Amino acid sequence: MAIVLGLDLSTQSATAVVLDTAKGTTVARARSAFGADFPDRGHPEGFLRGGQGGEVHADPLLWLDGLELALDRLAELADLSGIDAVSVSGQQHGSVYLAAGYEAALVDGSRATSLSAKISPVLSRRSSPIWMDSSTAAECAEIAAALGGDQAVCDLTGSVATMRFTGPQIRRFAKLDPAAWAKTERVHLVSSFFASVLAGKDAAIDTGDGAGMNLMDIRKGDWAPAALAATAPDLAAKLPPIRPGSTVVGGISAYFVARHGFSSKCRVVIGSGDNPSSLVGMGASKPGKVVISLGTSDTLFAAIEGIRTDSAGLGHAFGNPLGGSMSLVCVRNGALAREVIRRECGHADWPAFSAAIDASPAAVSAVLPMEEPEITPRRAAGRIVLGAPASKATLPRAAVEGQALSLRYHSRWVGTPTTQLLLTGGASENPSISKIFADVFGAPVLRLAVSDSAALGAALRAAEGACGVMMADLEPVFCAPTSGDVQPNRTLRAAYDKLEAELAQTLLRKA
Ligand SMILES: Nc1ncnc2c1ncn2[C@@H]1O[C@H](COP(=O)(O)OP(=O)(O)O)[C@@H](O)[C@H]1O
Ligand SMILES: O=C(CO)[C@@H](O)[C@H](O)COP(=O)(O)O
Repeated sequence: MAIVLGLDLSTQSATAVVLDTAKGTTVARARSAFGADFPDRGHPEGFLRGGQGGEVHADPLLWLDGLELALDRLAELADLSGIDAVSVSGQQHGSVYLAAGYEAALVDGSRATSLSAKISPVLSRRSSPIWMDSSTAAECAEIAAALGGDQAVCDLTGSVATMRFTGPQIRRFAKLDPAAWAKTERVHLVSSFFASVLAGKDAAIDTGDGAGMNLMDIRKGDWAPAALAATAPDLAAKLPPIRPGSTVVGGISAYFVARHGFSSKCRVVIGSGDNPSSLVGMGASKPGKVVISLGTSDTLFAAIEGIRTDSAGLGHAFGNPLGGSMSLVCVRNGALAREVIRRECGHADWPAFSAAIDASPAAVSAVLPMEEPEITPRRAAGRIVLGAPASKATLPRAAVEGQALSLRYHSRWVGTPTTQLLLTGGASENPSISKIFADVFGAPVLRLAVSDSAALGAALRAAEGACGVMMADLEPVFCAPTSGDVQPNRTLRAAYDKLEAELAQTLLRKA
């Protein structure tokens, strides 16, 4: 039994959760927000707005500063010297580019310089493309052509060539700035970068996050040489290895011992993506449970038997950090679109937004609030209105119903019957929003007693990977649902079926 730390570096924040697996308790939780805690850095939502041609980048140095702040806050709440093991969850697809000298920067244990000051001189690319980036249509087409078409890429990597995935992003960088690409010695994902920073040496990429690159053979769980060759010159030498999610990198770096008070005996387990980590944190790593995460992105995911891919080319097969695979559907216009609607309708806070939802009739109108170019469905920005037009009064409900309907429609390929939904992410705290998801999916909605499922999943992986604690013993304790689920109103089923049919027709017409 052990004390373990899970860290989640997601789009908007860094979260740290400490668990005591012997007592079955959450010891402490701390968070830093890349926007609110660093107002002078110009990333109010954790990324840079205004990129040209669909570019959306973030600042890896801000992520490092965010990690330090979260750990500082954690150290005020808990004795970090008692932590036996740590692992990381990271927003998926984002990549960090490191030049010669990066290994010395990682191993540098001096507390006199911050992590960001150590890493800044060895960045071969100042900013990191993240999952919202849609600048790589040309590169996706080139990779697909080189590999024999969309279906061939999907069969090989679990997804068609996808604009936010790391392979197309790497190809664009190598084309636009070949000199900087030549200087790049290592490309890390957010999760493997932070595991490397924690361990003070290169960490492998796990099969969960590796699958989000269009570079991994989804069946072998290793790099696909043909995909690497189709992407960029010398790529194989610039990537860390791929390993199972339970792999131990080594001991924690001397920096964290000196600066944050960790024990030098603390072990680091390789990282994974935030959705695969959430799968673990929600206790859904065996097939049968469907999870919806309402974070910056809205995602639906489930562990699956074998490999299943989406013939429409929108959904993905990823590795499951505990072995096997998972399916995933990702909607870009999640939390930030709900915030746009909230502002537009003049609601100062979430309780006011929720009151508007509760005062509006259900299943009358649905709006897909595509404020930014959308990933699923793949469309330019512009709202899709279904059923009766929504007024300012009814728009909050219509927008959330539209988001839920879109996830329902676009996840039909997954084939896992939705007899129960597990809800996580920032908006899952909102009972009015949970109720809409229960009604639209016609299934009871459960939340877990411990929130922050991605950080929780990282902590559980650390316990299993480095401390030999069995996941079967951890899940009943840490992944237990809160008492009381949200029951659906099943009389609404026909009305939602009609709205979903209209959505299918609308998308066909616009295709
Ligand atoms: N009560 C609430 N109702 C609806 N949305 C909420 C509520 N509380 C927080 N949020 C949303 O949660 C979002 C952050 O969710 P989170 O899962 O932490 O994001 P990420 O992991 O992508 O950084 C915020 O942008 C905010 O819109
Ligand atoms: O692109 C995807 C999944 O494929 C996103 O889900 C990112 O992983 C970002 O996650 P959040 O910050 O919204 O949790």
